[in-house]
Amino acid sequence: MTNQKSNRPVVLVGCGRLGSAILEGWLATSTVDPGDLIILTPSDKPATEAARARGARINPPLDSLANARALVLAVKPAKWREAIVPTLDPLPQDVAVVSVMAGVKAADIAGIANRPVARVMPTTAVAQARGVASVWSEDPEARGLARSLFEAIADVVDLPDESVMDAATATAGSAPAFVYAFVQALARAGEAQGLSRDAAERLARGALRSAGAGAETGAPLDELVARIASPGGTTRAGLDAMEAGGDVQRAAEAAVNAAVARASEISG
Ligand SMILES: NC(=O)C1=CN([C@@H]2O[C@H](COP(=O)(O)OP(=O)(O)OC[C@H]3O[C@@H](n4cnc5c(N)ncnc54)[C@H](OP(=O)(O)O)[C@@H]3O)[C@@H](O)[C@H]2O)C=CC1
Ligand SMILES: O=C(O)[C@@H]1CCC=N1
Repeated sequence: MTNQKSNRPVVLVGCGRLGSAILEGWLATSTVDPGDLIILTPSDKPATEAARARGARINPPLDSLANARALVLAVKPAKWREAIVPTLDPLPQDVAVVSVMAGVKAADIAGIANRPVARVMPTTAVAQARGVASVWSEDPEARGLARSLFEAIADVVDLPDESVMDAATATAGSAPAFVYAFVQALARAGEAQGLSRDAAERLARGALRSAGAGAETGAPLDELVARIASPGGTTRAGLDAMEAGGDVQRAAEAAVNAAVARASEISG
């Protein structure tokens, strides 16, 4: 649902790494009309300046929130209470609170906000309208609104239950960093085989880009692997070595399990 001229503002609270990425994605895709955007941020950022230039309101008087349809909470989990409390008096009762925070439970937010809450877990590639975003809410309207804010900038994955949001956070929200770490390890291994550092990093980065292009075709992951791994060839030899002893699977499980465990600590 793009180019919404609803005249009911969308409020973005927090414009750091993820908030700026969401804002850039919205502006690029006209998901929210800039005139309908209100951004609450302690400090100006390049993305807030770009939004201001297109008509968004940055830190206006809080009574401007009186007709808001959504409040997107993009602050650190430790900051959300102090960020949301000043907005509650002016916000209308039917506003949906859309949290993109890792770990923080919808019931905790609803307990303070006393409004419908949706949870969304995006990746920062929403800035390029190429993210992925898990969405959950027990309120169908809030879920629909959350979907409408992310579907132009991300592949939206509806979750059946909030209990799997931490797993989604680990498998997508955090996972680009896990993939970068693996690509960095590949570059180091190439360097150890005689490439210069610069060449190894360019080649590994190019491999990541190539893998991303394949993933974007939507072909199944097994098929993408098979397209590259000629029988008896170099790739098959590398895959066999990676799979021997289950080290890659163990590393992925260690990363996902630790991220899930951290999310439940944040929620506590
Ligand atoms: N980064 C990522 O890839 C992802 C992050 N998330 C989630 O997004 C949330 C934000 O993370 P991230 O963007 O990385 O963190 P950042 O620290 O980059 O951004 C948080 C922003 O919140 C702002 N802020 C602090 N207090 C307030 C307040 N009272 N009102 C308004 N804004 C405030 C800060 O402003 P200032 O800069 O002026 O201090 C800062 O820019 C987290 O909850 C995280 O779990 C989810 C998925 C992916
Ligand atoms: O590291 C974090 O806590 C956040 C949540 C997912 C990605 N970044």
